[in-house]
Amino acid sequence: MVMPSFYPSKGTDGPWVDPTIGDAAARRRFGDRMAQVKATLAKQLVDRRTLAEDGAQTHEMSYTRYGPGASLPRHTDEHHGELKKAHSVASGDENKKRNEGASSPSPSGSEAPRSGDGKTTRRSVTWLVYLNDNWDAQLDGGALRVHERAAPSAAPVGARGADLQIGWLKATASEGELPVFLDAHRPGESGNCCLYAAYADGSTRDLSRAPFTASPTLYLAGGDFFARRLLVDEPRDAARFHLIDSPKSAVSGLLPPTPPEGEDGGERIRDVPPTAGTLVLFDSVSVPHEVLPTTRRERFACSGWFHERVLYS
Ligand SMILES: O=C(O)CCC(=O)C(=O)O
Ligand SMILES: [Fe+2]
Repeated sequence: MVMPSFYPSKGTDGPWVDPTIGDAAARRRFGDRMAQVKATLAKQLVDRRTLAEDGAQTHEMSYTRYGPGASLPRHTDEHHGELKKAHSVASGDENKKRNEGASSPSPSGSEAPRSGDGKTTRRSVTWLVYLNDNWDAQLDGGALRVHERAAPSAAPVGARGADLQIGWLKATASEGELPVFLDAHRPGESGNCCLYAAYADGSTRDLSRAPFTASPTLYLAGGDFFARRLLVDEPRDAARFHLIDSPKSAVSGLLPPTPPEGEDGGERIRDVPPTAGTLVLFDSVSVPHEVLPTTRRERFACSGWFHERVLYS
């Protein structure tokens, strides 16, 4: 009973598709509902051209369980292919670091088809449906902490065709906060990468004077400090620039922890208790998030990712 859009995250037929486990009919109804959500988003979101496709590798779905004490560090669920090429951690593998107590495999560290590694789709929209009755946000911990931008974006976020977002230009007195995308197909003498900011009217402005080689500057831990110096040419832009999420490396742990308002002070935290019946949806590229430690109970969720075709492979 495999939905056309479903493929198992771990390459095995788990409870979602094994009719002998639990209430298979209920799972099928749930899967159909989530497929409807995907179809609705495909119509309503801006420039998500291939989200409507319902073929193989277009919808991941799994169960997750966190035991008491488990947590998941800050991460984003999808990254630019250029970031993944040379850096396994930047590919989402930081999710494998889910802390003590979780017994189920991390969906984000799964065998899911990933862009940048020869796969045909990428995560576009992350969804979560929580399953915990009578969850007490104060006593039970385990909130999903979403690191939103405090200011609304002046232009659509996450992806512009083949180019995925990697950062932000903070708002000024005259200009709203702008998403920054990486174009990895710019012909140039010394590289193929160019950063640009996108505006509400669809226009763009380059932040790099000439195309550069992505490696190793994009993978350097040190976050905004290095990114501002190495990636953005104009000092006025550099002062405004902020990476969505710092690259992780061997030295990340030695750097000061990110404050709640983010490295650039431009973030706002939203804590969502994992209460049964709650549906959470967010862009897989542009929204850093984490799971705060659970205290005393097991935490169960259905999680999934609606995929879009990789346009830049
Ligand atoms: O369970 C949650 O609330 C979020 C899990 C998550 O972020 C992930 O698995 O990538
Ligand atoms: Fe995640």
